[in-house]
Amino acid sequence: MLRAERVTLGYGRHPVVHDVTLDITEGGVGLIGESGSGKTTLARAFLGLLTPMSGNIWYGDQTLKKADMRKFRKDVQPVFQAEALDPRMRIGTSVAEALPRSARSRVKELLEQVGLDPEVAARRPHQLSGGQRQRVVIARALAVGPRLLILDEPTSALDVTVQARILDLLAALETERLLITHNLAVVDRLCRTSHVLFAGRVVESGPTGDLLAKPAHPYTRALRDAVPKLGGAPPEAKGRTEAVPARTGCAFRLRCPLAVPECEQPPALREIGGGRQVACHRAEDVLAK
Ligand SMILES: Nc1ncnc2c1ncn2[C@@H]1O[C@H](COP(=O)(O)OP(=O)(O)OP(=O)(O)O)[C@@H](O)[C@H]1O
Repeated sequence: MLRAERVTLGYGRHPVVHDVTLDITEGGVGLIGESGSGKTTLARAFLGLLTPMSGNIWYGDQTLKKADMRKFRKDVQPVFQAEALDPRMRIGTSVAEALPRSARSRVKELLEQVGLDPEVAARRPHQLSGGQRQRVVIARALAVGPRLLILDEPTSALDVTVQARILDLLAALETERLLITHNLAVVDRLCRTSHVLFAGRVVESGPTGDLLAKPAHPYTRALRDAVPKLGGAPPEAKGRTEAVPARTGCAFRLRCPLAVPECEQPPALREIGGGRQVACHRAEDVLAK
């Protein structure tokens, strides 16, 4: 339904996302990457909130520039962080506001759909737990019956058990999703396909399970290996984790334990079979490890 085609995005004249091509396919799509890698910027472009410096966002067979934005806003809804709820507004009013005028009686039904007792409608956000507030935000996004939800770190502010219940709720929805996170367990649960961003470029894409089980890019591997395991030794930081992205060649090379002189040339994103793509000269060596 949505596709970024060779999209470069930035603020002012400064590009922060470079030449990204990415389809929102069925079964959930994850965008993974560290802080500042450009995930939110890309999500804003998919929501039509940021115009590409070059390239296009396609909505069906039309670019967003030419699309019927009323229809688009009904089809594609963001799920913001729970902090975005108006603190003065009662929950019921907040959800009703997101519904079309003719459907305002559906507040109770929507609250139930996201697993909330309709009685919370009378409360204000501070009288709810973090998990309940996140459910309200999801109810608001579902109000117009969207086909796609764009979720930016929907569970990062929640503790693990509450997080798991919100993930269950999202997994049970029929709505498609683009999910932005630095949490690999979240994409593993909710996204059939994932894209790893580093310094504003896609460095690896593919089926989430395969990509996490056998990363082909050293950055994906570093992300995966940085997840602490219960009862295991604390993860070791490999390479120079503090180094800023290189401005020439492969952006990851200053942090990469496998970097060779060839990495001074920028690697192209290439197919490696199994629906996977990677931008790394050493991908075969990474896979062989
Ligand atoms: N409004 C803005 N004006 C100027 N630069 C911005 C703006 N918003 C983001 N940036 C810059 O764009 C780059 C990408 O930011 P973005 O928020 O997309 O990253 P992110 O991967 O979503 O990070 P995080 O996980 O911390 O939210 C960063 O270098 C950031 O400083």
